[in-house]
Amino acid sequence: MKFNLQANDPLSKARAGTITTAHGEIQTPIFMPVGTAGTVKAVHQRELKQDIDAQIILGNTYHLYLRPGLETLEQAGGLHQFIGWDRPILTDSGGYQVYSLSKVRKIKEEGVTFNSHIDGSKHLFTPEYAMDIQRTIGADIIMAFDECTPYPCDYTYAAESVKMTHRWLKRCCTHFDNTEPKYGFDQTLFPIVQGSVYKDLRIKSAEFIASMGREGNAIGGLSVGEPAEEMYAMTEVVCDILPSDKPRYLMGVGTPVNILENIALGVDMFDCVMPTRNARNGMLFTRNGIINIRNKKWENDFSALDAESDLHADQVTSKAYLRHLVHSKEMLGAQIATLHNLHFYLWLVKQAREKILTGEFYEWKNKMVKILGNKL
Ligand SMILES: CO[C@@H]1O[C@H](CNc2nc3cc4c(=O)[nH]c(N)nc4cc3[nH]2)[C@@H](O)[C@H]1O
Repeated sequence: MKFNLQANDPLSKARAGTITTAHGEIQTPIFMPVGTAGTVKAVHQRELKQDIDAQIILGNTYHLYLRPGLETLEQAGGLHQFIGWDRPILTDSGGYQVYSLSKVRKIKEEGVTFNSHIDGSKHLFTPEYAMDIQRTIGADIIMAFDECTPYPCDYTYAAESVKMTHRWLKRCCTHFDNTEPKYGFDQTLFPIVQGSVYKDLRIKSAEFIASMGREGNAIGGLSVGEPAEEMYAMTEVVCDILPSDKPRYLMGVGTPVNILENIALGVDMFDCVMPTRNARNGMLFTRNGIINIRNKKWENDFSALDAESDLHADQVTSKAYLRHLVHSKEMLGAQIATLHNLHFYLWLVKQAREKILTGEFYEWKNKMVKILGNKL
């Protein structure tokens, strides 16, 4: 994997670059639609490529391991082949999902034992096994097996957890570097900075992660319920330590405003379930603010979702029609709302990239941040 920087914003730490992977290029800053179990819910691969120009999507080790399972994925020739997506894929390592999804789990030095949220079966994820699973899935970028510390958590717990995440990281790197890709194309391992909301722990973790010299670095343990100001403070501390010639990926972030503020702090890659999950509930992100399409005020508003958008669905779908679809829990409602939100998120990061290239990002960002949170 290669990363080359094209521009740094003069008034912030925002930067524009290009990541080159075995499955193509990624222009940063970038948003990565979440496709947990091999599908970005309610959106077809063709739409992802042609309608919203998604450059990279996410898959998830925990979900894909449980269903469809490693045997099917291996026989398919990996996740790209299985789902028919020939652009880059990034997979999260499972640590977070075990902590957020499975009821019963035990974290020990060896790894994490958990019961499947699907059928209750018992499993053990170790750092080594998380690498093997991601080799079998075949994502271009894979994540280290870490512990995403819950929020809030006390300093002692966070300090111990960071040390274990660092020990697990060494095991991930050793195992990953001693195994080969399964499908003939290179994969890249990103380590993950932890440290909860404690500045000294974040500094220690960022310095250790940077010392590993990997091709990209991630920031974890955020977007777990902490106030936005805490998120920004930790991101700033970590971005100032992580090497500037490697992509920085802030996991699980966030709202449109979170994304713009973190781009200004030096983050290049984002993923979040909000545009997809909240779409299914009728929450639409737009360039003028947020629409709750279920609100009665849209019942007889026959204006287009967004007449200025280059997304066909935005031009031909009225607010009243989408309200009817979402209100009646019609599948088409989820499809149009999801496509709209993902198109908006990708439009937003593409605008940010263009403004960084022309040196106008800082002013544009401050203007947008005032608008994007408005309730319409
Ligand atoms: C804002 O949306 C809510 O918040 C969640 C996203 N927030 C989030 N923080 C994360 C942290 C980590 C981490 O430290 N390590 C690894 N390996 N993966 C991670 C994945 C993460 N996702 C959504 O699920 C949603 O509930």
